[in-house]
Amino acid sequence: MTTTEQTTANGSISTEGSISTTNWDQDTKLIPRLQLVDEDQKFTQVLPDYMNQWGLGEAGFKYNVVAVFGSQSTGKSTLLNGLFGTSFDVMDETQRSQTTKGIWISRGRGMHVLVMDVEGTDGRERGEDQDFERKSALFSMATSEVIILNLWEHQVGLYQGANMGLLKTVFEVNLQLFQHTQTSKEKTLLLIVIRDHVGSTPLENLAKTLQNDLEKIWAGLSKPEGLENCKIHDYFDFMYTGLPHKILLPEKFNEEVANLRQRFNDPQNANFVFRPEYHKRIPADGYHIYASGIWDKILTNKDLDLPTQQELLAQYRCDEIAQAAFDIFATHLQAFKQPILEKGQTLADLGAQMQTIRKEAMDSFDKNASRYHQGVYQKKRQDMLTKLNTQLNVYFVGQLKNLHKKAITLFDTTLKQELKKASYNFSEVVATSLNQATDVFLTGAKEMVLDDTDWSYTHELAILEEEFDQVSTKARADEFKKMSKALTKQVENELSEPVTIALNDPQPNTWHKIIEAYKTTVENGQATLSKKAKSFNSTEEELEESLLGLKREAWLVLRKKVDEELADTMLLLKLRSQFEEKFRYDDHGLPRVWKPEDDIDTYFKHARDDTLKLIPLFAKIDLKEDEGFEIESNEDFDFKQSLTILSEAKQIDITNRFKRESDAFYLEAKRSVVATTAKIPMWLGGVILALGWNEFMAVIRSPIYLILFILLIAGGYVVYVLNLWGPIERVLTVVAGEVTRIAKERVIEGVDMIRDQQQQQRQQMVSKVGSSSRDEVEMDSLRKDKDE
Ligand SMILES: Nc1nc2c(ncn2[C@@H]2O[C@H](COP(=O)(O)OP(=O)(O)OP(=O)(O)O)[C@@H](O)[C@H]2O)c(=O)[nH]1
Repeated sequence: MTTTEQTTANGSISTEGSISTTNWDQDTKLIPRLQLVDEDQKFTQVLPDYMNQWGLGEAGFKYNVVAVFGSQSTGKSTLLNGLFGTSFDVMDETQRSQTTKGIWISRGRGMHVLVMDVEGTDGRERGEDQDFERKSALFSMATSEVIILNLWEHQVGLYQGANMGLLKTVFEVNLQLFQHTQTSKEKTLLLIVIRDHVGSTPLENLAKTLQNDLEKIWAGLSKPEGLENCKIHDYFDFMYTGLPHKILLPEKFNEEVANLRQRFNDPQNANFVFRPEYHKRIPADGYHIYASGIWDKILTNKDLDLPTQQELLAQYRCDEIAQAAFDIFATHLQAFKQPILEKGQTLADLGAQMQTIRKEAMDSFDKNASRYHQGVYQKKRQDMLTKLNTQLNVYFVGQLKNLHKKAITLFDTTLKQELKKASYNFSEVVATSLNQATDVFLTGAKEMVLDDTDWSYTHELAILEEEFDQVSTKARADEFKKMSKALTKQVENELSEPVTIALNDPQPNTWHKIIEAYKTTVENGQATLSKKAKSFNSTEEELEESLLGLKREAWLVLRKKVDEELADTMLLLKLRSQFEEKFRYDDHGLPRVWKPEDDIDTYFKHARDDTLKLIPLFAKIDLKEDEGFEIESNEDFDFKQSLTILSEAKQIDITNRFKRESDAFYLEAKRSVVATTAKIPMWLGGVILALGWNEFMAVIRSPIYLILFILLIAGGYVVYVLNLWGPIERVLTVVAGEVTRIAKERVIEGVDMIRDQQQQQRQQMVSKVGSSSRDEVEMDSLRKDKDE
C-alpha cells in the first residue's frame, strides 16, 4: 500500500491515504505508547523521541492522526487496540474504574497513523468538572483529522444524555478554532461508532436519529460573529458504523473491527477515512511543536484559532529549518578559499561554487519548510535567500575587486609586451589588449552573478574602464614621447651638417640657408608625425598641437646646434680661420711670403675688419630673407628671444679676444719679413768658394775622397728622402748616452780602487805607531783624503 505526496501548483500539499512502512503482519513488535498529556495536564517533553521511534520523524505529510472520544469505559481503548494494534490500557472487568487518564498516543501497527486515546468524558472520576473534557476536545479537534465518537447503541436517541453534551462541546470548540476563518474551513471527519449494535434497529435509522440530534445541537449553538449562518457540514463530515457486542459476539466483533481497519488503512476503500481534505497539514517534524503549542494555548486559555497556530508553527519551524540549513551553508563557506581572495587571487569557478552551496542550503530548506504554511514559508524562504546572498556577496565583491586588479594588470602587461614588438599599430594594440582584459573581467564577473540577486558589476566595470583609459592614455603619452624623441634625433641629424657648413662659411645669406634647412627638416618630421598620429587615433587638435610641438622642438635643436657651433672657442676658431684666410693667403689661395715692400699693416687691417664684421652676423639669426617666418611662442618658448645668439657684452668680449689673437699674426708677419731680410749675403758665398777652392779640387781629384763625398751626398739624400733623420738622431743619442754611462762607470771604479789602496796603507801605519798616536795618524789620513 502506498501513499503519494504531491506539491500542487499553488504550493499546497495533498496526501493520499496513510502509508504502511511495513506490513501489518510483519510489524509485530510492541509499539511504545506515550502519555501525551498527563493527569496534571502537563504536556510531554519526549514526543519528538517517540516520533522518531515510531519512524514518523521524517514522514512529512505522510501520516494521519485519529483521536477517540466517548464516555468513560465504553470500550474506546479496546476498539483502538483492535483497529490499530496499539497497546492502550483496557479496564479490568472486575474493577470497572477509569483506566485512561489524560491523553495517550501511539502509532498504528503497519501504518503511519498517530492514534490518540483520550480520557473518557463522563466526569465521574473528575467530578462534575467539565474543564478537561473541553480542553481535550479542543486539543483533539485541533490536531486530529478523524475523530472517532464511541457510543453505546442504547444511548442513541437520548438527546439529553452525556454523549450529547460531549457532541455539543466538540461543535463549540470547533467553532472556536475557526472563528477567524471565514473561508477555506478545514473539515474534520466524525466517525460515529455505535457499540453493542444488536442489529434490530438498522444502522441507517440510528444514523438518521443521531444526525437529527446533531443538527439540533448545532442549531442551538451560539455562533461567533460572522459565522451565524454556518452549517454543520461546513466543518464536519459524518460516517456511521456499528460494532457487535464484544463479549457476546467476540468473533463477529473482531471481524467487523478488521473490516473497519481497512477503512483506515486502504485508500482504495470506498469509505476510506483519511481523505486528504481532512489532513491538518502539519509536517511530522513540526507535530510536537504544534501539538505542545496548542496545548499551551488551551491551558493558558488564550485565543486559539488553527490558522494562526499553523502560521506560528510555520514561523517557528521555518526558522529552525533555515538555521539548520544555514549551519551547513556556513561550514561550506568556511571551506571557501577566502585567503586566496585576500591575497588578491581569483577563484576560477567561484560563481559555480557559490551557486552549489547556496542551492544545497536552499534545497535543504525547501525540502522541510515547504510543507508549512505557504505564506510563511515563502517569506522565510526569501529571508533565507537574502541572508545567504548577503554572506556570498562578500566573496562576490572580493572576487570582483581581484578581477579588477587582474584585468588592469593584464591590460598593462599585454600593452607593454605588444608595444615592445618591432612594428605595431598603437590603436590596434590598445583595442586588442583592452578587449582581452575586459573579457577576463566580464567572464569572471558574469559567472559570479547568481540568480535571485541584485548583484551588479557595472559600477566596478565603469571604474575599470576609467583605469583602462588612464593606462592607455599614459601608454599613448609614452609612445608619443618616444616618437618625439626619435623625431628630435632625426631632426638633430638632419640639421647638424647644414648648420655646421653654413656657419663655417659665413655669408650674408648664412641664416637663410640655415632656416631653409630647418624648414625642410621640420617638413619631413611633420610628415612622419602625421602618418604615425593616425595609429594613435589622435584628434585634429592633438595632431596640430603635436606638429607645433615638433616645430618648437626642432627649433630648440637648431638653437642648440648653433650655440655649440658659436660657443666662445668655436667662434674664435671660426674668426681666426676667416682672418687667416684673408691675411695669410692671397687671392689665389696661396700662402703669402711677406716681403719688406709689402704693406702688412693695410692687409692686416682689412683682414681684421672683414673678420670683425662676422661677429654681428653670428650674433643674431637674421630673418630678412625669410620674412614671415615665425614659430608660435608660449610660456616656455619665446621665438623672438631665441633669435639672439650673442649678447652685446659677449660680442665685445669676443671682439677683444679676437683682436688679441690677430695681433699675434701681425707680429709673426713682421718677424718673418725681418728673417727674410737677415739672409746670408751673396758675396759671402764667393768668399767661401775662394777660400775652399783647394779643398774642393782635392776632393775632385782624389777618387777616394770623391767616392766618399758622393756616398755622403747620396746617404744624405736617402736620409732626406726617407725622412730618416729622426731615427738616426735617436740612435746617435742613445749611443752617445751609452758611451757616456760606460765612461762614468770606469772613472768611478778607478777612484774606488785608489781609495781602497790608501785605506790599507793607513791601517798598516796605525798598527806600527801604536794606539797613542792613532788619532793623529787618523787625522792625518783624513786630511790626505780631503786633499785628494
Ligand atoms: N459490552 C461491551 N463491553 C466491552 C466492549 N468492548 C470492551 N468492553 C469492555 O468494556 C470495558 C472497558 O473497556 P475499555 O476499553 O477499557 O474502555 P474505555 O472506554 O477505554 O475506558 P476508559 O479508558 O477507562 O475510559 C472492558 O471491561 C471491556 O472488556 C464491547 O464492545 N461491548
